[in-house]
Amino acid sequence: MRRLRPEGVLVNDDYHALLARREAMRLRDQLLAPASRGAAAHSASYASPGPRTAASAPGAYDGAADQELIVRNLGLVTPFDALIAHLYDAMFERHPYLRKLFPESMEFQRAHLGRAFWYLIENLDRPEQVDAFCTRLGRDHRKLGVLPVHYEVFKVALEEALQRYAGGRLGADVTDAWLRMVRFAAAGMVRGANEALAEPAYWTADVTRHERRGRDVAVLRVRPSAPYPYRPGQYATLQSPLLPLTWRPYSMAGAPGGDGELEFHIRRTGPDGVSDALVTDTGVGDTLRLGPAQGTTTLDGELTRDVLVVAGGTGWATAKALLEDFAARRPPGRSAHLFLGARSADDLYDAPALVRLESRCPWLRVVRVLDDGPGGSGGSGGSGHRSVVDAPARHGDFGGHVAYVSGPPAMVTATAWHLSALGLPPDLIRHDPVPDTSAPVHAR
Ligand SMILES: NC(=O)C1=CN([C@@H]2O[C@H](COP(=O)(O)OP(=O)(O)OC[C@H]3O[C@@H](n4cnc5c(N)ncnc54)[C@H](O)[C@@H]3O)[C@@H](O)[C@H]2O)C=CC1
Repeated sequence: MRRLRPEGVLVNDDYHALLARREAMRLRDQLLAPASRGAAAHSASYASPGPRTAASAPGAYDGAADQELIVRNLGLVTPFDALIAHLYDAMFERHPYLRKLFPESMEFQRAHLGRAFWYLIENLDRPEQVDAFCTRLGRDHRKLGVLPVHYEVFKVALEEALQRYAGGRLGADVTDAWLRMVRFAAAGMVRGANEALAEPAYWTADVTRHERRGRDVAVLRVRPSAPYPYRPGQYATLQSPLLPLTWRPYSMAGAPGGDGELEFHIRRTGPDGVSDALVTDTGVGDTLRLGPAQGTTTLDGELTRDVLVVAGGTGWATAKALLEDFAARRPPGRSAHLFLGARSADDLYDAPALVRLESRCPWLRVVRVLDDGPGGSGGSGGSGHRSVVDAPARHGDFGGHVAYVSGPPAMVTATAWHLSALGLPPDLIRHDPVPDTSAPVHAR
């Protein structure tokens, strides 16, 4: 690696971070001591690792009531950009050392938090679902060095931001609903973190292969320092030492193999991001960090149907994992269809692997859809309608299939729409959450 920056100094050498850690342990001990539960009842739900407290149990939380209050007053706090800017300002004013736990640019973090707020608000009437989401998030946040005390800090900062931003216009009942929502989410996150204590907060992984495939794409293989459990179709966040504190998600391209190595497909979408560092400035022997596997877009429980996979660009990574898994566990008689979209034939960057899969899987039908092919969406005179998103409609009847979609967010959304129009029910159209902004999920 060439542009290496020191990274240990960011947290380990920070005296205040050390103090915060000790403070967190003190707070945690205090919260876990039975005598203090009453006194700290309102924070207890952040830290309690064992059985759920009444405050944190999904069944005990009237999320629908809070949802109604929050939604009715959303106009006062949306768009969230200003609220979130105030929130981080308030947090860093009170606790300057926390700034060092975040990357230099807060842009991605702010967008991420905005999406999290939207998710919570939209799903608050289904506390079980929110709780499951938050426990997964809490497990993942261990890699960032997030401690239980930080959730309390976050809640205080949110309260201050709501006050600064919406001030007198926001009733106390609405502010309380926001705080209850965040407290409920934090309780799930702390539980998720505690339940994951037996696994590493993150894995280190040595790059064993780095192949440039065309101008912007690289295929990487990495060997994690400890066994890395995942299910095909899941993704992991990666961190390059060139950009400490910045993590970006990529799918594991392939089912877990005997050698324990993982494959990632990375497209560089612009300068200076994680993808740029991984494509341009990373080589064999470099060490990356890997967050725990995430995502629920897997084949589990879906082996009773034929499978339809629609993938675009490096979304092929997810498709490859799902199809390898299907090949390994396919019940007799079941088949799969893959529609793979690319800008041009040169952008089919993993063509030999696809040909190998095709030749050993007679039950797999593959349709390649090129933007610059005949009638393609990018071809001369292309009107945008002959692309991978509506290719299934042109190739048969996929009723009764379970569909998996991966690729650029706009492609995923459009494909899901076309599949619905073909009559596939929503629960049989599977994909990772698509951000409601123009920022890609697997961003720079
Ligand atoms: N690297 C990874 O492991 C994974 C990446 N992804 C996502 O896949 C995307 C891949 O991007 P690229 O390889 O650059 O894809 P790309 O820009 O090369 O496009 C690939 C295909 O998607 C179609 N497409 C692109 N934009 C579209 C739109 N607005 N509407 C309809 N169809 C559209 C194109 O026609 C093409 O067939 C990224 O956004 C990434 O977030 C998804 C899963 C895994």
